[in-house]
Amino acid sequence: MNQTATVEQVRVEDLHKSYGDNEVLKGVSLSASSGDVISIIGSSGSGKSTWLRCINFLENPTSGRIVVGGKEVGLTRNRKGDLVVADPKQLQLIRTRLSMVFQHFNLWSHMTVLENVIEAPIHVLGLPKAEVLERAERYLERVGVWNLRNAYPAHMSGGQQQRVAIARALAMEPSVLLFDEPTSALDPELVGEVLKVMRSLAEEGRTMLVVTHEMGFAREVSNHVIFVHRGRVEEQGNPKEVLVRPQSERLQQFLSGNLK
Ligand SMILES: Nc1ncnc2c1ncn2[C@@H]1O[C@H](COP(=O)(O)OP(=O)(O)OP(=O)(O)O)[C@@H](O)[C@H]1O
Repeated sequence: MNQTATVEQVRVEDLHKSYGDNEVLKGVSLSASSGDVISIIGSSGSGKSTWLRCINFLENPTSGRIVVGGKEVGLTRNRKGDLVVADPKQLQLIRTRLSMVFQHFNLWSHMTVLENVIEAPIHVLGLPKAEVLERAERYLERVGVWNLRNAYPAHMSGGQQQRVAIARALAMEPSVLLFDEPTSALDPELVGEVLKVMRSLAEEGRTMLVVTHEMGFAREVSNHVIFVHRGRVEEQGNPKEVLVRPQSERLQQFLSGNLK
């Protein structure tokens, strides 16, 4: 992966996740160091989003280990038998370090853009409002929606809303940005503006895990691609190799649009 990156930000080992009898993840692993941009690709229903959501415990894994910022997450079992973070303070730290951008933006509709961005740094991180406002304006400018800071989400395009959601994630100053199919809910003409922001974040060395159907992004921007099939990592590696000369038949089928 990234030659200059030696600090591991997050590691997942042998992660399993079942919903009842449906085993959605069957032992998946990854490691991301500073500056890595990892794209997770695969057919619909292969377990990509579940994997991402297990990494910051929006979903509770059934088994496996997760190491965040060099510290193994202490886990305990809940009544359903899934693993949950034992210490609420560690869960909060994980959510701070791993900030997620969702497919459907998930902005608070009753808040302005600026209010959306400052909410978590003030109430979760407990930072002073003046500092957070300065931070929020900087990141809104960074993603090109500073002029919309007093607007409400309903009055904005999907591309603008997603860029606000990216600014909101950046305002937590996380060590890793998690993107869960960030362009899938957008009209085709709006996809480019969000990909452009993501590309520039990658270029400035941010660590990113990206579940995506955008093969151009996976090929050109990421330094590692993971192909998931039915809850297993089928093939992974350098995007130029994995996407241009796929070894497995399933990945070849997926890339040619023929994988069922
Ligand atoms: N909360 C849930 N309860 C039960 N089953 C779930 C839940 N979330 C996901 N699943 C199932 O897990 C499987 C994997 O879903 P997941 O959303 O992770 O796939 P995906 O690869 O991200 O697909 P897509 O590209 O369509 O988003 C699917 O069969 C889905 O129905």
